Amino acid sequence: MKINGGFDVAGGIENCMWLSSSSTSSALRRQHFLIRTLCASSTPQTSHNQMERVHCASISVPEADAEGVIRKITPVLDRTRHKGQAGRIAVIGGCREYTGAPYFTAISALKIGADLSHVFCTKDAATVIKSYSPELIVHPILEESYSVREDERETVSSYILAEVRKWLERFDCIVVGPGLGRDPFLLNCVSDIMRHARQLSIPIVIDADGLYLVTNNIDLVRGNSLAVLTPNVMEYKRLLEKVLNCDVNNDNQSEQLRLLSQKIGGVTILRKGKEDLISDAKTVTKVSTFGSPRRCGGQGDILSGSVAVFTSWARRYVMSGIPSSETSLNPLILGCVAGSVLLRKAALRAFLSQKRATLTTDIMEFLGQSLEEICPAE
Ligand SMILES: NC(=O)C1=CN([C@@H]2O[C@H](COP(=O)(O)OP(=O)(O)OC[C@H]3O[C@@H](n4cnc5c(N)ncnc54)[C@H](OP(=O)(O)O)[C@@H]3O)[C@@H](O)[C@H]2O)[C@@H](O)CC1
Ligand SMILES: Nc1ncnc2c1ncn2[C@@H]1O[C@H](COP(=O)(O)OP(=O)(O)OP(=O)(O)O)[C@@H](O)[C@H]1O
Ligand SMILES: [Mg+2]
Repeated sequence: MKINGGFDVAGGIENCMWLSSSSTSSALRRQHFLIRTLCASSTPQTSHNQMERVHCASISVPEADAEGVIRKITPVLDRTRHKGQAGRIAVIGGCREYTGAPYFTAISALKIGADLSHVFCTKDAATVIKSYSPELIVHPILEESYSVREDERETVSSYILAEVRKWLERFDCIVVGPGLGRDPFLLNCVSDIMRHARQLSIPIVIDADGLYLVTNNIDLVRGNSLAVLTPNVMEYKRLLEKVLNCDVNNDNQSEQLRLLSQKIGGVTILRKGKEDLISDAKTVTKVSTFGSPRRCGGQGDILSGSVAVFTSWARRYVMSGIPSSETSLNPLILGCVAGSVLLRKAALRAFLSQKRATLTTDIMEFLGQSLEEICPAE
């Protein structure tokens, strides 16, 4: 049974551990019944009915119990664990223009609790990224067209793939796109890396220029149940145009998101915005915890690193003999929900401290404290 065509009640709300406790109450089910009735009786002709439909579109998406998810999936700091067990993340991104974005993604992964964070970037970007932080393992191996002669391209591209392959299977999740740029030769090499990661069943978060790549070649992710797309407003618009051949429908955002995911074979999509909407074609959920009114660049980069770490933790949680009622949970949705709320909480803390001067680096500094507040280390 679907509410407003957007959320499967039988398979979603009643089995769904990530919903807030109030969402599971019979009162809420009654409310949803009323909403369905309202939606069924509304017609698009009158402005009054249009208002009802807008109301339906936003109220029918259940808010995730995102903090509850974080508490469930975050591993305890067990003294017997060895380096790497809390997560090895890799970022494929960083070129001449953009060095901040891959840094934000990779360092956020460490600040949340991953043990190792790698960056695969172009040679020009590598020294700069290394100089931001000694914590990151930086591989200067990607090449842009300007640095490779036409007759060398095939050899260079095989070399790049071989170098990345040496590492790939060690990663719990890779993030493709932050600061990657849009050079055609570089994007071809990254397509090969993505295909290889898929063969190895490595979860992959696709953001920024990775979304540009995927939007122009949907088959790179179609049907990949281990892929998460994290589009911002413009990236989402481009995806919709390409895949569903339509514009954003503000009257029924959740159903449109669900359809988009379905058309790409159930790939998980986190649509960023005032509210983050998350869907894997079966369910739609949202995170709308208040974050920061500052819209400084780089917050999406923190989010992709954060989703990568939480997704790898959620996969372990889901695979580790949890109660059978929870085994149907999609760990990628859990990862998105957790990443979204943590970024928002950190952004709020940073804003309260820095106000108009808030920068992405300030938000990053509050990731640890915000996680501690939800899920204390000891
Ligand atoms: N410090 C660094 O190194 C950082 C580097 N970054 C890297 O930059 C690369 C390109 O990524 P991107 O996000 O700038 O590209 P894209 O999707 O084309 O958007 C560009 C245009 O979209 C629009 N627009 C955006 N939001 C909108 C909204 N809410 N509502 C309406 N419009 C909106 C807006 O258009 P405008 O307002 O200018 O007309 C904007 O100019 C990528 O590699 C990324 O990782 C970033 O991560 C930041 C930190
Ligand atoms: N209008 C908004 N109000 C509140 N939070 C927002 C708003 N827009 C985006 N966010 C939050 O900020 C985070 C980053 O989203 P944003 O749309 O800025 O990504 P982005 O454009 O990819 O960022 P980046 O500059 O890193 O590329 C998301 O988690 C989202 O929840
Ligand atoms: Mg972005």
